Amino acid sequence: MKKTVKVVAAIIENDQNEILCALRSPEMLIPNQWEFPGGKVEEGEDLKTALEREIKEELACDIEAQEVFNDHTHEYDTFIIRLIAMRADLIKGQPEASEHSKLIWLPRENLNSLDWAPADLPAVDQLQKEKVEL
Ligand SMILES: Nc1nc2c([nH]c(=O)n2[C@H]2C[C@H](O)[C@@H](COP(=O)(O)OP(=O)(O)OP(=O)(O)O)O2)c(=O)[nH]1
Repeated sequence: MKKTVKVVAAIIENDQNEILCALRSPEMLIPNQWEFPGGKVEEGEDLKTALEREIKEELACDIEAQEVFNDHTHEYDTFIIRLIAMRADLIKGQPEASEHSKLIWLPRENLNSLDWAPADLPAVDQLQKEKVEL
């Protein structure tokens, strides 16, 4: 039976209504594909704590996790992922890539120009359909 992993990922928006996108490095699982930064929820950990911890570890900045934006389960060849995308506000510092190959801020209408990890596509679609509040 395939293992299911529970992963939280951050939808972080800047003042120009751009969304933070992260490119997985060649060394990571699901290499060279774009994702929303985050990682696995540990046993007994709540979603908000997990996301704030992962972003601090990976991007060396502080966020405050907000509500769940999209919750989607996707079956890869070797495992099943439950990807929970949460909105998050940057509260201290600026994201800096350490494990990722690249970080970029993209307007939501351009999000589909990237090669996303398949599990992320529903969240990407939902973001593209969303109206920007100016
Ligand atoms: N973080 C994140 N992972 C994603 C996304 N989409 C997607 O399929 N994944 C997959 C890739 C990985 O197999 C898994 C999360 O792994 P990870 O490497 O980011 O998590 P982690 O830091 O907790 O991993 P680890 O070093 O403890 O193994 O979920 C996404 O948008 N964000």
